[in-house]
Amino acid sequence: MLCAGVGRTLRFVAKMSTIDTSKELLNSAKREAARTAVDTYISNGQAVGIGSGSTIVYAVERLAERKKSENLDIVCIPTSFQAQELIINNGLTLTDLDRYPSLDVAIDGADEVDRNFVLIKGGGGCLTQEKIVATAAKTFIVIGDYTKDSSELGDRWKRGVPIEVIPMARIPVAAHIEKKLGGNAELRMAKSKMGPLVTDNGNFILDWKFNGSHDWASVHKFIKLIPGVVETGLFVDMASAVLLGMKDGSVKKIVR
Ligand SMILES: O=C[C@H](O)[C@H](O)[C@H](O)COP(=O)(O)O
Repeated sequence: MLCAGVGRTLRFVAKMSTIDTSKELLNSAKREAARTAVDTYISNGQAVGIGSGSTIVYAVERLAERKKSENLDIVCIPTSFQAQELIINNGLTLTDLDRYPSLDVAIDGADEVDRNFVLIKGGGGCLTQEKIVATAAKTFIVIGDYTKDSSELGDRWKRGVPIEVIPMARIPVAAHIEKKLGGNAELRMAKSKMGPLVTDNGNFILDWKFNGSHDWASVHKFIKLIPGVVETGLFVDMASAVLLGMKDGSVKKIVR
C-alpha cells in the first residue's frame, strides 16, 4: 500500500513538472518574440500602441529596460485598462488617440494566426480598443508563441471568435449569427463573479464557436453589420508582421 501511495505521488510530481516545463517554455517563447519585436520595430520619437494579454507584458518590460539603458523616448497608447496599468507601472509615457490619432507602430498579441495573416483576438476581452489602436498605426506587429501558429483558424484556438456586443442585443445577435453561419455564439461568463464578463467598454462578449473554414473577410463584414455588434475579434488584412517565439528559442518572423 505504501509503495502504491509513493508511486501515485511520484506520478503526480512528474505530471506537475511537465506542466511547469511547458508553461516555462511558452513564457520564454512569448518573451523572445516580444523582445525581438521591440528591438526591431521601436525607435526614438515614436507613438506606440500597446496591446493586451500575457505576451505584451514582456514587450512593455523591454520598452522600460530600453528607456533606462538608452533613454528611449516614446509615447504609449493603451488598448485596455490592463495596458494602461502596464504603461504607468513601467514608467512609460501614457497618452491617447486624442493627442496621437496616428501612431507609428502598434504591438499586440493574438489568440491564433492563420497562414493568410488573419488573426483571432479578444481572448482577454480587449478586441475593440485593440482594433482601433492597430488601425491607427502605420505598422501593426503581432507577437506570440508557437501555439498561435495555425494553418486554418480554429485548428488551435478552440474558444471561438470573440464578438463584443451591446448587452441588450446579445440574444438576437447570437441567433442571427447561428442562423446564417452555423455554430454556437455563447455569452462569455465572468470568472470570480456571477454573470457575464463585462468589457472595458461596458459591453458583453459572445464567443462564436464555428465549424469548418470560412471566408473571414466576409464573415467579419456580415457580423459587423448586425445591429448591436460593436466589433469582431477577426483581424483581417491588418498585421504587417507576425513574430512567434519557437520551442528552440528562435523567433519565426513572417512579414507580409
Ligand atoms: O483580448 C485579448 C487580446 O486580444 C490578446 O492580445 C490575446 O488574447 C492574446 O493574448 P496572450 O498574449 O495572452 O496570448
